Amino acid sequence: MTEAIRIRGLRKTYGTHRAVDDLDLDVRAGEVFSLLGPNGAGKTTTVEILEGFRSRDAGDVSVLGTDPHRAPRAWRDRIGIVLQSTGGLDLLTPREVLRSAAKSYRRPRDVDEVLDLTGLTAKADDRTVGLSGGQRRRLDVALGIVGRPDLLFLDEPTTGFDPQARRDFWGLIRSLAHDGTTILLTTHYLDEAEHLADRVGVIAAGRLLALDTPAALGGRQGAEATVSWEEGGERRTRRTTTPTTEVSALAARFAGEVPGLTVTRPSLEDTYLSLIAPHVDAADPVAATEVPA
Ligand SMILES: Nc1ncnc2c1ncn2[C@@H]1O[C@H](COP(=O)(O)OP(=O)(O)OP(=O)(O)O)[C@@H](O)[C@H]1O
Repeated sequence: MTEAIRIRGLRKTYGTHRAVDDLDLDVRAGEVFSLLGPNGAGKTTTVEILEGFRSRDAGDVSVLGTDPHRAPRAWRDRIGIVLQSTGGLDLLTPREVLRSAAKSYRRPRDVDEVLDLTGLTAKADDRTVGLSGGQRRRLDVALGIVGRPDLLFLDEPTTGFDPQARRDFWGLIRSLAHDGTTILLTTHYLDEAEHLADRVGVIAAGRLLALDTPAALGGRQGAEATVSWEEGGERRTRRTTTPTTEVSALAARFAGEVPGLTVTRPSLEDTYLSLIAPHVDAADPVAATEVPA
């Protein structure tokens, strides 16, 4: 099987509002796939349908070869889920929480290994009520991976993480992916998608707008670059589709180093924002992207 997830013609309507509108999407086995989209785009609805938690109105969905709506217990064993937040475990320690969760899987990871992977070893025997927001989030992630899933759903996993914790988490995701885990990541952090994802899909109003590698999304590779340098006491810039030619000409003109030379292409965030712009409610521009916590 080359696809871990296969979606064809998926539709979900709440009342008169079509949250997912004829969506086709494949996630390949072993890849890290990031689903991007503004608030209300239909990401959570789609992911919850894939997880078997929400019904659909139409369409075919296969997750690890099974329709999640009719999936047996053994299928759930192969799925790991990190929801936006979990709670209610305040009086237990992370070690107790993980030991108890591990019991419900057939081939769980060793709890000490999970504590180590998620950077929780030092807090393993403290009550979770005393954990910081970022440490609680790590426990959510630990719960998602303790069952050694073949497919891991991560919903905004690094919200509340400090920069070092995010880097550590990215390392963890890469090592899980390296070991063959397929990962479906929803995030509002474009740098996170750029660092982690093999491919990204952008959805808005329940429809797929673009699907590609982060480097190539929305024609980024062929997009105009901005070449900028210092000359005559001021900053000069030129936009061009042939930056190498431009830089060669500058290097020849300056006979060597070009002062303050930079070459920039549109960032993933620039590309994403221009893709979703037509779909964002003009009255609510903030909905286009979440402000990092
Ligand atoms: N249970 C529900 N009942 C009614 N409408 C819903 C329900 N769940 C979601 N919606 C609506 O469906 C649309 C898609 O919501 P969804 O939560 O899937 O978006 P999202 O892309 O995950 O957004 P966010 O980035 O804000 O988490 C939104 O307009 C939302 O208001």
